Amino acid sequence: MKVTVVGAGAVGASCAEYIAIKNFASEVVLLDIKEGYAEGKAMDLMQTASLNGFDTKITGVTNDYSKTANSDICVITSGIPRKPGMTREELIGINAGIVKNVSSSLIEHSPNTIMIVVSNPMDTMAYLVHKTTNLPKHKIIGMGGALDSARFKYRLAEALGGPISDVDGMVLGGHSDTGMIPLTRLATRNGVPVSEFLSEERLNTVKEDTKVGGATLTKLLGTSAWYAPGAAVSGLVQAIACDQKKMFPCSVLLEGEYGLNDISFGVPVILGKNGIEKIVDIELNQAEKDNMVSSAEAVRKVNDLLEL
Ligand SMILES: NC(=O)C1=CN([C@@H]2O[C@H](COP(=O)(O)OP(=O)(O)OC[C@H]3O[C@@H](n4cnc5c(N)ncnc54)[C@H](O)[C@@H]3O)[C@@H](O)[C@H]2O)C=CC1
Ligand SMILES: O=C([O-])CC(=O)C(=O)O
Repeated sequence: MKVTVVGAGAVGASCAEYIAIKNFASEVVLLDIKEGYAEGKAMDLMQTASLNGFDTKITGVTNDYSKTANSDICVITSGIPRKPGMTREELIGINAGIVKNVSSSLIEHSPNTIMIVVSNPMDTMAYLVHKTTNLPKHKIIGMGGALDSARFKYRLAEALGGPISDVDGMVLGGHSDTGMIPLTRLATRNGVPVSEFLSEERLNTVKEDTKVGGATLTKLLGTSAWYAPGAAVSGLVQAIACDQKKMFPCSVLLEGEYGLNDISFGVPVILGKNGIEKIVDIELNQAEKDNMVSSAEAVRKVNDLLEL
């Protein structure tokens, strides 16, 4: 199993580290445009191998796509992150060009790859890859909902005063400060609806804290987060590499599911060796459906800015 991660910055390196620590991939190639940077990150990470007990071979390359040839999975994290006060959508001007070039270079050397898009604004970047490459739709996966759901569970556990392992829940919709839809109605603590434990008001606070999860960290860190994003990507990579058939919310091309068409948007999917093996069309209530529609409208407005 060969995995390429483009962008050896904060998220790319964290993702490579978690993939290696989980020890399921034979090879991870880190690629960056900055001279020597990916080589340095790869060497530093390889020097953790004996300490962390992994056998994954991590190599770094400066913009040499021939070294990424025949990757089973490619992850795109290249591009700029936001600064405090910015939205993810403001990154489109620079990141669209980067994602377009990187995805076509990757496919040139790995025509059968499964691609995971991380760069922001992520739903629009995933849509761009659909529109500008010939990869089939089940092989283009935007990572956002897995991270947002992890943040949702963190906030739920905080409100419940219990361990995160007690909690389950999902966030659908666009990966943006206003577009995320944390499904509080379906969230549970060991199978019991969280509404049995938390007031509507407290659940609303959980919801709002979840939606601004990325912005909150960006304000604290001066740039956006990387540990949970890297871990979330590694979870998707592992589900595909190990054919786990696990369910994650991911941004995928919709063709009628949830009443939406021609948009890459966050919905639950089953991930396995073929990439997206199934889009899970769950029954939502009217308020949730309305939120899906307005979140999708906001993503479409950003998609309209793409020069396709
Ligand atoms: N979808 C999600 O849930 C998340 C998305 N992100 C996004 O991921 C992206 C990366 O974030 P960070 O790693 O924090 O940024 P970073 O600045 O630490 O790393 C980005 C790396 O991309 C490299 N790069 C730029 N242009 C390139 C090109 N053409 N080819 C190869 N490498 C190139 C840069 O040299 C840099 O090392 C941002 O757009 C950020 O908004 C971050 C966290 C979560
Ligand atoms: O907040 C950001 O800009 C980065 C990101 O997508 C996240 O951490 O959710």
